[in-house]
Amino acid sequence: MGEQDTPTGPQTEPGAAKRRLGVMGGTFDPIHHGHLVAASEVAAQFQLDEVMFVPTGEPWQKSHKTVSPAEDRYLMTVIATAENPQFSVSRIDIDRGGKTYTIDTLRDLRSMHPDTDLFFITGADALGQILTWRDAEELFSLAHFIGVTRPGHTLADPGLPEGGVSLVEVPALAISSTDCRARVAAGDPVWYLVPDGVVRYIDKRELYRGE
Ligand SMILES: Nc1ncnc2c1ncn2[C@@H]1O[C@H](COP(=O)(O)OP(=O)(O)OP(=O)(O)O)[C@@H](O)[C@H]1O
Ligand SMILES: O=C(O)c1ccc[n+]([C@@H]2O[C@H](COP(=O)([O-])O)[C@@H](O)[C@H]2O)c1
Repeated sequence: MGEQDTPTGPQTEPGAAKRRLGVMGGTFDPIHHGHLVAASEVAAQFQLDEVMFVPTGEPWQKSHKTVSPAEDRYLMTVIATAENPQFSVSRIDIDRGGKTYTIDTLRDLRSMHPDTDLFFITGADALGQILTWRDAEELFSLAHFIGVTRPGHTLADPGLPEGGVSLVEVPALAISSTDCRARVAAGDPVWYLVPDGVVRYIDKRELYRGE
């Protein structure tokens, strides 16, 4: 368990407002400003105390793609979020091993943070896939889901439980990790699409060059 996975505050006094923890899962290969703006906007709109970024271990629905080593994706996520006191990064999905299922992420976080309300943040594309996730029907009993707008995708919640999902408009950034990887491979800049430290990390580790 990483240092940042320790419980984030004292137990809630009876009658006191519960802590509100946002959870943003992703492959983050690499993390980009679309992720960061979405998390920041949801934190403000939902009065979250913290947003925890949770890089996937093995993203099973991306098994047909080449995914960078988990440690590289984790470190880029740490670099990108380090300056924001409201943001943290968890290793739980990486350290659990095996394929990553959000049902496990949320069960683990609920037991680590019992007096906390969980808000799972997803882009419109991921929200549209949620019924294909493992134990999809149980997910909504563990966290409130927040679907955010993303250019090129329609934000909707058909088939999802009433009251289980909020749909939120966030500033539109037409950035994807796929496009960032393709730009690096082509020798094009990714400055200002990803945080500066992530540009330097990609360069230092020579990520995406051969793709
Ligand atoms: N530009 C964006 N605006 C809003 N949400 C986003 C944006 N990019 C990613 N997300 C959301 O962030 C979460 C993690 O995304 P992920 O790490 O897969 O990035 P990605 O850009 O979609 O990657 P890839 O292009 O490799 O599929 C998902 O819920 C996704 O919908
Ligand atoms: O639980 C599942 O079966 C499941 C299937 C696909 C994706 N997810 C989660 O959705 C989040 C975004 O995933 P991705 O692959 O779009 O980066 C991340 O937290 C994944 O673990 C979860």
